[in-house]
Amino acid sequence: MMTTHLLGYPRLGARREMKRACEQYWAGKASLEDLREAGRAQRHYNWSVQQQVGLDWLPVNDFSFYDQVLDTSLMVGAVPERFHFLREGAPEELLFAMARGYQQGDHDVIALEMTKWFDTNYHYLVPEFTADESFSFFSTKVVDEFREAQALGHAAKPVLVGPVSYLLLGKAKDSELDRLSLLERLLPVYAVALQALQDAGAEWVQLDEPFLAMDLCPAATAAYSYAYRALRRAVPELKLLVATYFGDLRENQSLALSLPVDALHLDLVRGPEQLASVLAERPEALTLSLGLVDGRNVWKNDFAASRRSIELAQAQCPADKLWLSASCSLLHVPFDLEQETQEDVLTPEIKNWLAFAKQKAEEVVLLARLATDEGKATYRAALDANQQAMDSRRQSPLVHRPTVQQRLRQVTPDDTRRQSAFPVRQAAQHARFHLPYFPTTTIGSFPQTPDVRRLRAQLRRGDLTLQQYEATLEEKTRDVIHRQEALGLDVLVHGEYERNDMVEYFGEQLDGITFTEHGWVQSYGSRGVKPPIIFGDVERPQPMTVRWADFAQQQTDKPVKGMLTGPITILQWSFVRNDQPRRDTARQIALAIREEVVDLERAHIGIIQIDEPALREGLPLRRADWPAYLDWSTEAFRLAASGVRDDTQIHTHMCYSEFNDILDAIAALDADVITVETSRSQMELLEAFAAFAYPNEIGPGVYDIHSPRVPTAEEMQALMEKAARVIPARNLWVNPDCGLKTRGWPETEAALRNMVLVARQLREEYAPTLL
Ligand SMILES: Nc1nc2c(c(=O)[nH]1)N[C@@H](CNc1ccc(C(=O)N[C@@H](CCC(=O)N[C@@H](CCC(=O)N[C@@H](CCC(=O)O)C(=O)O)C(=O)O)C(=O)O)cc1)CN2
Ligand code: MET
Ligand SMILES: [Zn+2]
Repeated sequence: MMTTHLLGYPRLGARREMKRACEQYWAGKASLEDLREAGRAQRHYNWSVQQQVGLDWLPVNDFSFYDQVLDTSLMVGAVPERFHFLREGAPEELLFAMARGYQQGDHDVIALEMTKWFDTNYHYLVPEFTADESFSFFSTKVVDEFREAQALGHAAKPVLVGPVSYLLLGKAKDSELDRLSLLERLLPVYAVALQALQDAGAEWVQLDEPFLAMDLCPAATAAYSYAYRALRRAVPELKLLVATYFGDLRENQSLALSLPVDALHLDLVRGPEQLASVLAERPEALTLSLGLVDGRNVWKNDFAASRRSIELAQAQCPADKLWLSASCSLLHVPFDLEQETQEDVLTPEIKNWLAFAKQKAEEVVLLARLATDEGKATYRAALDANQQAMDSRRQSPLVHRPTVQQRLRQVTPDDTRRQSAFPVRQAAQHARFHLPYFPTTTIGSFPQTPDVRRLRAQLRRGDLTLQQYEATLEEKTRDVIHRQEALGLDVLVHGEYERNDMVEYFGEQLDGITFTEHGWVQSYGSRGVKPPIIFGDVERPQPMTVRWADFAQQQTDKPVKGMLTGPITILQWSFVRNDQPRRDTARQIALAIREEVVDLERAHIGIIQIDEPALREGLPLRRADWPAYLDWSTEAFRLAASGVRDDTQIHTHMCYSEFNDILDAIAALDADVITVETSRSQMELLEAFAAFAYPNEIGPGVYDIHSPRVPTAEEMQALMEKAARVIPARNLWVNPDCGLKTRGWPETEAALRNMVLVARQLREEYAPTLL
C-alpha cells in the first residue's frame, strides 16, 4: 500500500486547550510546568488521533506554543540581541518574549514583526537577520519532540522549515545585507540538527520549502541547489522529504526534481496539472508525495478525481515510490467535524459535504486503501458514500439559487461606477458634512473587553435572552458614542460590540454561508478565528447592520460611520466554494454588501466604511496571476460601493502596509476616503501614494494599535507633518492604524485624547495654506 503521512496537524486543540494554557501562563495563573504538560498532552493527543486513523508517518515538531517559524529561529539561534538577556532562562520565556515583547523591570523590548504566512490568514514571526548574524544549534525542540514521539512508539517524521524558505521568510535588518548570503553560515546548523535527529533514530525528515512553488529570483534558485547539495553531503544516510505547497512548481520544476533528496511533496490541489509533467521528468530514485486532500479548505475529497490522479501516478511510478498526503499542513483547517453536533448551526446536509483535519487524515488513509485491489472491494461502501456526497452537493438547491445567478447576470458596468467623478463627490460631501480640515475618526471597533465576549457566551448557552443581550449592547454602544463625543472626535463609530468577528458576523447573516461551533483555526499565537463556510450562492435575506448603525446615530448629532466588511475580505477569510471561480463568489458577496450599503444610506447613514484589510493578502502568490485578480477584486469592491448618491461618503480601510506595488488597484477602488496602517513604517507608504498622485482623501494611521503603549501628541504630530509634506493637507484625515478591539479602555482614551489634540494643532498650523 502507498505510504501515508501528513505535513502537519492543527495544534490549538479541539477545544482550544492551548489558547487557554498559554493565556493562563501569561497571566501568571498557571506554572511553566502546567504549560509544558498542556503542550505534551496536546502532542500526544494529536499523534494518537493520527495513529488510530492509520497514517504511516506522523509529523513531529509541527506543534508549537506560538509559531513554527519562530521555533526555527530558536533552533538556529537567530535571537536578536535585544532578547539576549533571556537566553539563559526558560526557553518558553525567550520564545514568548520574541513573540509578544517583554516589559518587566528595566526591560522594554519589542516583539519580532508578525506577518501573513503566504496567502493564509495565519501569521508568523519574521526572523531578523543582521550582517554579523552567527547561527548555532540553540534550541533542541525538534529532537526532544522526536524522542517524545519515539518513546510512545510512533513512527515519527520530524518537520523543519527548510533553510532556503527560512531565510526568504526573514528580513535583513542591515540594508546592505542579502538574506541568502547567510546560507553558508546557516547550513552547518541545519546539518548539526539533522545529524542529531539521525542519531536519535530518525529515518525521514521533512523540510518545508514552499518558496519552490513561488516566483524565484536567480539567486534563490542557486541557493536551492547549493543548500541541498550541502545537506546531502552532511547527512548522506538520512532520508529527506522536501515539501512544496500553496502552488505548483511551474518553471521551478526541474530545479525541484534535481535536488539530491529522497522525496518531493506536491500540492496537487493548487497545482493538479503539474502531476503529469512531474511524473514524466521524475528521477527514478525520487519518491513523490501526492498532496491530494485539500489542506486549505473544508470540502470532502472527491475520491473519483483523486483516484484518477493516483492511477495516473501508479501507471508511471513503482508503488514504493508513491506517498499520499494532504496538500499542505492541516494547520489551516479546524480540528474535527464530529464536534459539530448542533444541527441548527451546521445542517446534516451541509455537514455531509465537509471534512475537517481528522476527517482529512481518514481520507488520506482511505484513498491509499482504495488504491489496492483488495481495498477497492473492502471499501466499496465508503466509495459509494463519497460519490453520493459529491452528487448531493452538485445538485443541492442550497447551493444553486437561480435568483442570485439572475441578479448577477443583470449587473452592468454602470453598477460598478459611482454617479460622478471624485471631485464632484468631494464637493457634495464637504457641503453636506461640514467637517473640519484634518477630520478625526477611528477604524470601527472599540475595546471588546471580556465582559462583552462573556455576554455572547451567555446568550449562546441560553443564560441570557436576546432582549437582555441587546439591551446590554445598547448600553455599550450608547456609552461608546458618549465617550467619542467627549473626546471630540469628528466622525463617530458604533463600536462593533455586537460582532464576534468582522467576517464571522456577516457569515452568520448571509444565505449561502454557514458557520460552525468549534471550527477554530489559529490566526496567531493563542488567537483564533472561526472562518465561515461559503457553500452556495450568496444572498442577503435582510439588513445586517442597519439596526446598530441607526441606534448609534440616534444617540448623537455627529455623523456615525456605518461599518461593513468588504467582499474580498469576506471571501479571503472564509472557506470558499471550490465549485466555481473565486471571482463569481466575490461578485455575489459584493451584491449583498451593496444592498446593505444602500439600506444604510436610506437610514440616513451618510458615511459608510467598507473594510478590505485582506485585499493585499488575496493577491495570488505568482505575479503573473496578479492582474486578473486585481481586476475582479477591485470590480467587486466597486460593485459593493457604487449604489449610493454622490454625497454619501464611502470609506475603505486596509492594514498591513505592503501595498506599494498595487497602488493603481487601490486607486481603482475609488473610495472617497481610505484609512491605512502606516505608523509602523513611519509614513513611508505615503511617499508611494504621493508619487502615484493618489487623488482621493487619505487617513494615514498615526499610531499602532497592537500595543498598549500610549503615543505622545508630539510623535503623532510629527507623523502627520510628514504626511502633509507629500499629500495635500486638505485630503488628510487623522486616525489610528486599525480597530481598537484588542485594546483596553485606559490606553485607548489616552491615545485618542492626544490624537484629537494633534488634529486641532494641525488645523491651526495649516490654516493659512488651507484657505
Ligand atoms: N476573521 C478575521 N481574520 C483576521 C482578523 C480579524 O479580525 N478577523 N484580523 C487579523 C488577525 N487578528 C486577530 C485579532 C484578534 C483575534 C481574536 O482575538 N480572536 C479571539 C476570538 C474572537 C471571537 O470570535 N470571539 C467570539 C468567541 C469568544 C470566545 O472565545 N468565547 C468564549 C467564552 C468567553 C468568556 O466566557 O469569557 C468561549 O466561547 O469559550 C465572540 O466574541 O463571541 C480569540 O482567539 O480569543 C483573532 C485575529 C487578520 N485576520
Ligand atoms: C483588521 S481591520 C479591522 C477593521 C474593523 N472595522 C475594526 O475596527 O476592527
Ligand atoms: Zn485594520
